[in-house]
Amino acid sequence: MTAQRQQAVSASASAEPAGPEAPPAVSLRGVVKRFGGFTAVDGLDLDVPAGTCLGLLGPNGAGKSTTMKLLTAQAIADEGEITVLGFAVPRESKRARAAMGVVPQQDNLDEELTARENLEVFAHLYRVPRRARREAVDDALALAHLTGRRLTKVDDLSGGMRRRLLIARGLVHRPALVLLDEPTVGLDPQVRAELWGLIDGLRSRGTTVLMSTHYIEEAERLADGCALMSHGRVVARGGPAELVAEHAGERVVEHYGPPDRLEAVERIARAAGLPTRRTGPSVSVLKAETIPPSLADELGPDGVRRAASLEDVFVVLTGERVE
Ligand SMILES: Nc1ncnc2c1ncn2[C@@H]1O[C@H](COP(=O)(O)OP(=O)(O)OP(=O)(O)O)[C@@H](O)[C@H]1O
Repeated sequence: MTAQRQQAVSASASAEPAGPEAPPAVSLRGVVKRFGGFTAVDGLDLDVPAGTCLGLLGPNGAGKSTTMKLLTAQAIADEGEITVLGFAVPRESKRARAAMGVVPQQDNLDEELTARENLEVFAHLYRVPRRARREAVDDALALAHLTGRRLTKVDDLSGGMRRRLLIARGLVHRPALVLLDEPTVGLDPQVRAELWGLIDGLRSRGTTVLMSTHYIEEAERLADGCALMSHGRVVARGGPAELVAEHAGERVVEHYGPPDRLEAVERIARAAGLPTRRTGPSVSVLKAETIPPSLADELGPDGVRRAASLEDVFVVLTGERVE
């Protein structure tokens, strides 16, 4: 293991947050992935600093899952360079995979086995030494709040418990890096909140987390940093609050009315250099705190004020919507 690799692995595995000088846990440079004539990942540059949670945020089809698959070498890039925990992928993907945990979007637990047995199988596959296996499995069960259900067959677990077990399975070998592909997709709000608690707990253990999601709220709550992805590229990168401040400002004013009124609002705002977005029957004017009084008069008094959000940023930068 090179010194850089050693640093990447141990920085993410340690309880202390990694310093800015630590090498990134994941690095992609100019990565391209094509399926036939279609380019799913289009020159992607992305770093995930060790010890942080990065949210890869984008609508369906943005290329998030393909990016995850490139990191595990389930898909092979046509161009570019990928490093995971200091290992070059796909060349050293076997070693990279052994050091990371992968939590897939689809539940592929063994339903005939108990929660505990599912984890034991993976502890074995991940080559956790025999003498350390029991403790590793117990730890993963505790982290996922499943100790009391360890002897329950997967078939008899609730949907939320199965999801927690799936995450626990990806953690059983105490990886320095965990890839979570849409961890809460399709789950009800209560189960989602439970999982958020679990994912948040990973960060306090110093684990690096790369999480794809199309839920804005998920990224806002969990991620230290967000990469907004659209059509296979990262279009903006930063902390959720930073991105909102930079691209949408503090406040937004929503104007409702007939189409010609909305067009007039857009025209006036854009002439003044203010970003706008359409939402069904309204036009939102972003960075509203910078609107001078004369322009506010021109826009009219009918606007509804609200705080700017990451969703505003996404729509303004990509023209697409996420939930
Ligand atoms: N094996 C494949 N063959 C052909 N096209 C593919 C393949 N895998 C993905 N794609 C296409 O690549 C694009 C990006 O897909 P990807 O699954 O990475 O998006 P995503 O951002 O993860 O969205 P979702 O949340 O829907 O999974 C989509 O248009 C998809 O149809």
